Amino acid sequence: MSFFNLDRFRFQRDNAADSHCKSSDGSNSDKENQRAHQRKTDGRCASGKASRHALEDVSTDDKIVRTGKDTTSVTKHQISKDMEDKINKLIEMFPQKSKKDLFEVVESTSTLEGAIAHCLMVYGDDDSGRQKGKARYKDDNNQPTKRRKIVRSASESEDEEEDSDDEESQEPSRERQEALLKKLKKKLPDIEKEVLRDVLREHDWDYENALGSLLVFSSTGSSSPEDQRKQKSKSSHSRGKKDKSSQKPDSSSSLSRWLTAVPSPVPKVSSVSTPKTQKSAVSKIMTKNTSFKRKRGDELLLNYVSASEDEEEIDSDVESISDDLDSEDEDSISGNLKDKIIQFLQEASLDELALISGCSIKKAQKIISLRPFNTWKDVKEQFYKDNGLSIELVHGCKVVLKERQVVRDLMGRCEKIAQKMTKDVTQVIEAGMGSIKQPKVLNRNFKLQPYQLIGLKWLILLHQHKLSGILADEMGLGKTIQAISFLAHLYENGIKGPHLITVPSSTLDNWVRELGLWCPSLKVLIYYGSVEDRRYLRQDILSGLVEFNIIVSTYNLTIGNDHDRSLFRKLRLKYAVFDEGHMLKNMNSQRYRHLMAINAEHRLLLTGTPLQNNLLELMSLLNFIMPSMFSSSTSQISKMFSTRSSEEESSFHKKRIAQAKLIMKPFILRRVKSEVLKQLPPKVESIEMCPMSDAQQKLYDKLFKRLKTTPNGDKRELCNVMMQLRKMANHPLLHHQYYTSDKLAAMSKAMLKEPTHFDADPALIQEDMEVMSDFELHSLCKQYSSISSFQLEKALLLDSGKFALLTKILSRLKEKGDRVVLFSQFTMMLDIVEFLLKHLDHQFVRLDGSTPMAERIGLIDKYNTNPEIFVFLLSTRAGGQGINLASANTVILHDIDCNPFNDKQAEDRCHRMGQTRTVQVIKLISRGSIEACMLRVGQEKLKLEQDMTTDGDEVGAITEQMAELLKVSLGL
Ligand SMILES: Nc1ncnc2c1ncn2[C@@H]1O[C@H](COP(=O)(O)OP(=O)(O)OP(=O)(O)O)[C@@H](O)[C@H]1O
Repeated sequence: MSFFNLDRFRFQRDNAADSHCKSSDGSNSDKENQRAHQRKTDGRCASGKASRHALEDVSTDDKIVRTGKDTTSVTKHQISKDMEDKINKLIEMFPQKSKKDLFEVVESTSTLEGAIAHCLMVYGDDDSGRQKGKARYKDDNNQPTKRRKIVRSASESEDEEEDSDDEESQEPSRERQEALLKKLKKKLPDIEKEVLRDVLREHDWDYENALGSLLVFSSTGSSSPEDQRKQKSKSSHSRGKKDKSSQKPDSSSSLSRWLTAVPSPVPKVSSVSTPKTQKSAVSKIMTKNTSFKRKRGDELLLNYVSASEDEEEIDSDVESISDDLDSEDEDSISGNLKDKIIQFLQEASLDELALISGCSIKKAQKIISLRPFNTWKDVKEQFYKDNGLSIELVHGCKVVLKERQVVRDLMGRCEKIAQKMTKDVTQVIEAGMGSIKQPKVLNRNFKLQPYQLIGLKWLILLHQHKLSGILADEMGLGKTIQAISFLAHLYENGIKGPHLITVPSSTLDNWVRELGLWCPSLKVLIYYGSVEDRRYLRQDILSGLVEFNIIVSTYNLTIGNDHDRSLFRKLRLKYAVFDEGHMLKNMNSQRYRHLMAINAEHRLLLTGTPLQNNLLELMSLLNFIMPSMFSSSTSQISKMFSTRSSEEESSFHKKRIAQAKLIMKPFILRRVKSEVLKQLPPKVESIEMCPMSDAQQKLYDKLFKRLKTTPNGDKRELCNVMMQLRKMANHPLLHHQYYTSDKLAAMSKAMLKEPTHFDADPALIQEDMEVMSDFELHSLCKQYSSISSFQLEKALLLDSGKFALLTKILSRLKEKGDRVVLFSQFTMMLDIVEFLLKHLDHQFVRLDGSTPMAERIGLIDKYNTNPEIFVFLLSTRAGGQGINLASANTVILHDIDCNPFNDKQAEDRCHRMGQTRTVQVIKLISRGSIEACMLRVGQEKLKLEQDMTTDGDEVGAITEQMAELLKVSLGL
């Protein structure tokens, strides 16, 4: 039991809150279940039974037959062709499920996408870790059979939804955070609290996920021991190579080029020249094509091109491989496959050979040294010889060849789509820009920019081809407005909804306002509120009492609890739009799985930073929007795109980039400001290296010395070290040193004078105080009169190198009439900055994860409209994305993020449409500190466009590299 029931300190109510949550949740669930069940039984029983019966009649084979003849027989049994196609596709993807089950899924969802998403949610699959969902859900309408978590995650916690307002980080209330932290700290007492906080935050405050991640922290996250072993050997290899090669920038992967430029040739792909007339941004994305060798040149159906159709298209030699690939017996490998293997062993690069399971770089080098392999006999002799190679590796080649084939299949399908889209775009361009009209239903006072009209047209084309997409324009180019215009276009054309727009909570009000301003005809329903409010809302929605075209909700509440999730599975949505769609970059996250299950015909992702880290993340986004296209290939894609190249600028690496470009080309539209918003003033970045204050430097050195001698090497410990150094580099009061044990003993005794603590045990009070930082203790002293004399002196509060510089910078900026947005990673740091601003008499407002939703837009408006307010203080997590602060022209990053893309998002709150002045970005870095290392790593990341984040273990990956760096800088 802790003794300070204060907002910012220790907490007492976690157990009580949990038990309350459980009981109220349980009883509500039961009632809701009964009603849902009743509705389901009433509404669907008759037709469901008839259709099920029909299916049982017709499908006794493994698959429902596809031929025209059989289709007739199916039609006779009243299953539509559409339904049959969907079921067949599902059978391909989920062969372990009975047709009956799959039929029910198809029947309860409106689209193939929805059905696949549902299946992925309910059944998972065997290769991407999604089977985690398996045990959790019974079916679409029934309640989950899963156990209730002991500590409920923020996204599941109904009681805290009103408080948990930081969707982008899914942050629950401060109290809840502390309770989760405390619990995690108990499990992992050696890890620094701030590290645990970061890990929890990265896992959306999901205790179990965070714990899991921490426990496997030093592993790669691979599912099988084999994978882990392989990954280990790869990472150790790449570490070995890091200094020489892997950290060098790879120009071919620059983000904007990656998204817009022409793919370089890939194997078995031949280039087709681009029509010279196509010069617009859209054509840049979609025109230049490559095409597979074709056996027949006829245009195939654009949508849902089946694998069997593709197989006809792909070279027969490649085609024939797949049958043989399943054979484990070397003697049974067909001649054709043997030829392929020989060719692979003969021609593959080091990286490609390293893709073979069990093939280390050393072995790959050995294979290369044993070349040439001309005959199967050569292979057998060399692989049996005492060369450290085994015939297992030859079998491994089969798997690699099969994986390549899957990726080629996919590329082939994407290629066809891209060709079709290109044709349409060409027509639009030939007809001239004037042919693209802004929807009449849009507010006539507003005019879309030309590039926005192109974006609108692109969305319309996707829609016409029944495709989903990612609008990835750079931050501030008006993705919101383009999405609204598109929904307005649909409205005008009779598609009036229902649509769902899911957004981070900090942008909810902005969306509602923009919808009202730009298209007042669209009826908007805000799905937000307490558990009780949402229950009424659900009832109204489901019973048709409320009229709407669009529901706007937040990431937390769309999938907040079983009832919310059930609502969005039941609603047959036309479009589901996801703002800040990069939040879906991790296909193994719970959020991803839940949102996948939303029943929408089309999905549209909006993101300014679609490719923050690696190709795999992008594949995650693509899989989200087009599961029918990608979900059967995710494991192969993952493998193809997650391995790092050991040879910089290798042809293998370039090939992969080219392949990824080809795959994503039809589904992503990205324009950058420098291309389309030429009148926007520039953004100028400066890095201010701040010397630490004398006292701070001494403390930092002392800490550094102590940490250096701590016996470690363990990554987890190194992360602790990093966090401790970061805190000291920012402000000494983030640590605990001025409040000595003697002082705390005296304070604990004094606390007994407080009516709230008169019967407490001072030893326990002191125990609680021991884990607080100096600033927390100082704030405590301000709170309780009995210990107010223990408050720290002003000089100590102001004593940091960054504050000294900040004081000067702020006064200079104020004089010039500039306005400032200041970001920090640490909310406690913001508390101390607040103190500085008050001391300097600067007016400010503040927004962080604990700012109530209802107050956010008001704060933003207040700042944007009142020039007297000099500074806007924001936490990078809560205020870093989605909001418009173009009235400020200076961004100060008090402390930088581990992921530079988060900083980029933050900078662009000011650098966006509407900005009239040059935007100055100032990064404060404590000289000679760990922050300088972070900056270096961040710059590498931006250059490489590929950071250490891997799917499922972002924090682990980031910290891994940081830890490496730190190790070097500590001389360990
Ligand atoms: N055609 C237009 N006319 C007037 N204002 C516009 C237009 N397009 C966009 N804006 C304004 O520009 C600002 C940025 O637009 P918006 O928020 O849609 O950008 P975004 O691309 O979604 O940014 P982010 O990625 O940061 O969320 C908004 O204030 C918006 O109202």
